[in-house]
Amino acid sequence: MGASLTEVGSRLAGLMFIWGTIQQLFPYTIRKRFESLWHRVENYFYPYVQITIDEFTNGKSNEIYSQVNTYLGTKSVNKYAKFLKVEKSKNSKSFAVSLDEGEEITDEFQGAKLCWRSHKETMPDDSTGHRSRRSNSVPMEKKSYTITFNQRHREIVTGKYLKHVMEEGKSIQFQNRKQKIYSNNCSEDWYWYGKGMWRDINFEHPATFDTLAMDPKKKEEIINDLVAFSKGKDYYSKVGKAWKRGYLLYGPPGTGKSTMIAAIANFLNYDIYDLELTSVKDNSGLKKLLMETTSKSIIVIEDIDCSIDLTGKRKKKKKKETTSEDQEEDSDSSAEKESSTENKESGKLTLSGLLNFIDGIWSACGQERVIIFTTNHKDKLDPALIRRGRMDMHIEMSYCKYEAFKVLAKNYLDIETHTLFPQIQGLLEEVNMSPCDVAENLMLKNTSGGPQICLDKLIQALKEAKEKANKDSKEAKEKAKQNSKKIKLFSTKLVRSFGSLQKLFK
Ligand SMILES: Nc1ncnc2c1ncn2[C@@H]1O[C@H](COP(=O)(O)OP(=O)(O)OP(=O)(O)O)[C@@H](O)[C@H]1O
Repeated sequence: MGASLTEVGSRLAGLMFIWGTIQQLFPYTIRKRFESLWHRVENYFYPYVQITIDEFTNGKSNEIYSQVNTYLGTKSVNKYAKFLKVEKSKNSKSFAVSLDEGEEITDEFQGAKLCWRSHKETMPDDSTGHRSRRSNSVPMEKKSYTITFNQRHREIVTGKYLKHVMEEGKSIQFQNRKQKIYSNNCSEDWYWYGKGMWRDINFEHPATFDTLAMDPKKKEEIINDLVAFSKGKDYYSKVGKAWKRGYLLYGPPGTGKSTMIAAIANFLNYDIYDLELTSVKDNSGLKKLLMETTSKSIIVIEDIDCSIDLTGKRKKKKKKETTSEDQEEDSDSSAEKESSTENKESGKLTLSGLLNFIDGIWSACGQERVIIFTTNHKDKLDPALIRRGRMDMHIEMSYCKYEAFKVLAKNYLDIETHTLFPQIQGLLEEVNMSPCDVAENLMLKNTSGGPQICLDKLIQALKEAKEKANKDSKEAKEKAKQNSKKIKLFSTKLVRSFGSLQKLFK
């Protein structure tokens, strides 16, 4: 294609010379006729259109260039281009392949053939002999891509193809970027240096849904829900809802709530914003934090029942102010009103502020966002905070059952079956042990021992837990027996003294 373009170029140069002569010799009307004829001739010899995409425009890096670069990287690998460059940026988890200078690559889209070419131009020296340089951040080399195509495909290219290239490039860049975890628990210096309200580090948690030990049906339900959410752009816009979803993870300590968050983040390839409510001064601080979060992210509030007292005040007030049970149930609107009064009074973080954070008008400042609360005590939370629509899915993380144990055995011991499994299954039906404790017993501390030692250790731990549970329940029963005896004795005494009082007054 390059050779034929050179030939066409020299023919065009000849034609241009003729055109220049015509322009000088002939009057306007004749020139007009020649002009239309010229365009036809031009199109006949060179029916191509060229678009240039520069790396920098007006001194700023051009986002489209970088997306094109990424897109062509995938094409060049597929089409075996000869001269490629490999780069790795700080925020990318994999290498990026791109075309070297002067390399060409062809692409096809909806029947249109396109030729991409990479260019590099060194900026000319200025009069003082120094190389021109617009700013420190702009390199002295000017890089660009040109795309050449037949003009009959102009509409396809400008209307659809370039959009397709940018979307593909953006999506590949998103997949390749390093995930981050952000925390709002920053030192004063951090704010002082204007680094924003969130501090980030790379997120490299290995948890996935494959390694998460839980009931397989429940796991599948969660995965399906996440898939539907991530593909739900059109659906959310059709029903007029902000594109976000809330998950409440509840259950005893060590049942995998934090592990589940990591698995969700890895599944969706989202960043995590770990929101520490105790570091938030007031409602407006919470709003600012929200505004600094990006789309495609998970906002997490762990142990929400312990974070701040968002419930106590309101419940006490409600008891004073309301009498009927129905009113007690109707928590939402009154909670917001009461908490907003509280807010005006004290300028603190309130339940109302948090509710606004989750689904107020400002919560729509980013797209594709997941909000997760975790708690060990679901019953302690204000119903308004976790009602469906705010926390769309309530996920119970429970004690380790046999199916979950099998996942842990595969993770930790690399076994899918063993003669000791039935015994363990029986014990797990009788004993409540968290996946965390089960996992601890399955850790191969001495590699020469093999799985048998770990499984024996687990059986021993389960037996001990069973014994303890039996002992505890016996003690509890005994206590209850004693209590009921005491109550009986007290009530007979009360009846007797009531009888003697009656006699006395008679
Ligand atoms: N369901 C699970 N699947 C796989 N590993 C688990 C699971 N639950 C717990 N673990 C293991 O136990 C450790 C502690 O679990 P995790 O921190 O996720 O529990 P948690 O429910 O968040 O606890 P807490 O309520 O105390 O914060 C994890 O590092 C993980 O290795």
